[in-house]
Amino acid sequence: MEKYIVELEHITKSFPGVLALNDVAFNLKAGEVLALLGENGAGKSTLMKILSGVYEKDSGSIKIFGKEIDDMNPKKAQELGVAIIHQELNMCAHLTVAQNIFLGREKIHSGVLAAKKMNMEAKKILDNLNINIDPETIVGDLPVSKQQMVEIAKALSINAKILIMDEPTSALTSKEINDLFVIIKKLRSEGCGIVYISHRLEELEHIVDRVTILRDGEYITSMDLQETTLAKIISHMVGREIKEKFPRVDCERGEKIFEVRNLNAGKMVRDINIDLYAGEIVGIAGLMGAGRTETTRAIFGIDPKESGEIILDGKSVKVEKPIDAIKLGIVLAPEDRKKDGLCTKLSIRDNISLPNLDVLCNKLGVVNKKKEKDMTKKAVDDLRIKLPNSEVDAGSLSGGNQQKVVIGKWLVRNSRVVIFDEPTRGIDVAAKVEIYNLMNELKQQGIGVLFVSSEMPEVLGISDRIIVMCDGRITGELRTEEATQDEILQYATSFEKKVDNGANA
Ligand SMILES: Nc1ncnc2c1ncn2[C@@H]1O[C@H](COP(=O)(O)OP(=O)(O)OP(=O)(O)O)[C@@H](O)[C@H]1O
Repeated sequence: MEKYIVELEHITKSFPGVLALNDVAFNLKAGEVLALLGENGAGKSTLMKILSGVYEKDSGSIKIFGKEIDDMNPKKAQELGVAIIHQELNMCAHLTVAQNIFLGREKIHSGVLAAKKMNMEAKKILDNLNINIDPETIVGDLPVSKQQMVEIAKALSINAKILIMDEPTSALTSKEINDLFVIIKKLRSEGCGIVYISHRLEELEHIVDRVTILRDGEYITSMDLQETTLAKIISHMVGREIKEKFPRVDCERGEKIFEVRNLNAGKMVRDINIDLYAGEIVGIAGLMGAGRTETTRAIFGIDPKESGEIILDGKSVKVEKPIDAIKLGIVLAPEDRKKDGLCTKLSIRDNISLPNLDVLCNKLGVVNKKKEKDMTKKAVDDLRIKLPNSEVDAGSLSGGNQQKVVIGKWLVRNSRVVIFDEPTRGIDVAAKVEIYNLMNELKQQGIGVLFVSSEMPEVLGISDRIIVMCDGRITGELRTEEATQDEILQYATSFEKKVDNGANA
């Protein structure tokens, strides 16, 4: 019989109005990488939070290394060797790497902090993982990818034998993903059991041994990756087959809607020129740090522009603040939903109505409740946002459903140009298709769609034209039918301006 290091049985957990997990079973072996899969809101994070003591189960049993644990809490989980790296990183940005690694377990010598000792030990752990980070660096100064590595080091410093990673690659570049995979393989060979949660199904074949699938809070199945196919996995996750991963609609290219002329804003937005026509989707590709997000922020008026012009429907317009952009119908769904896209402590209704108060209020500034209710319902229905009711805090939704709220609030107003920055980050395979369909609908309605994405298949699958950025500049522009991944990558790593003349014809 297989020896499991984790055995969860009959786990049930509800939140007000939601049965998040219903009689779920789960197990994990030593030395395996198990992918925990399911659509947004399926219950993956909740199950792993129960295993790591963050949430208390309503009922069911937890066995770790064969021993039943009834009163699991984060401290106990840590003592048992369970470590979790959450979807949204939980580091103290103002502390150093070593201080974060030893947070709550500081080494003390003669009543004072043994900083030197902690730095040395942190260095040893980082070296052991081939992670090149100085333990005295302030965590907030590190890029997200490196912070992720520090989280792993922290997990290992407690001798984790059961390591849970919730969407670890969503903010990493492909090189960093490879580095992470090397670390995961090393941990696996040392006997660590790893639970890997990801919506990037193409990653599975590189590191995963087995998959467990949840749907709507229920256990569906577990199988060895070797014995199944991606199509089967998706149909178990979604409950149906997904025919087209990148649905495309063909539209005639219409009038020029939007122009960005010679835009400069800080170091990462240099001389940007973009044309956007009705009936097309323009993708902005590039590596992490190429200046794509900064460009969208400058266009939307979050960051000040040094020079340049924005032209909407042939007229030069002033966008100095986001409210100017919103009033003109130029809207942005930002990359970091928790920080910039949502008020997590406000209800979904509030989040949707906040940027639309100009439409919802009468002359006296009083919100028309019926209009507000209809608007919320439309956003929830159009995007199939999974929620108990629209009065719950936006922060209580699963990651993917939060992302849908961010997008939904813009789609209920008459926008002229919609800019999406990494719209499908953390979004499940079926919801991705819904978002692509939405972009296609906007395209058919003659609305300009600009979208930044680090996922090459998505850029190639959905855009009509691709702009490539590198080091704050546009280095290439391609028609999608002629573009290849290699070509995009070449532009993404080149510092010379090369524009395909045919693209703007
Ligand atoms: N703290 C909470 N309060 C209320 N409801 C919650 C809370 N945490 C999770 N839920 C609900 O429980 C359900 C399962 O959410 P969970 O985050 O576990 O899903 P998930 O499978 O991890 O999704 P995703 O892939 O989008 O991260 C969802 O309906 C979610 O809204």
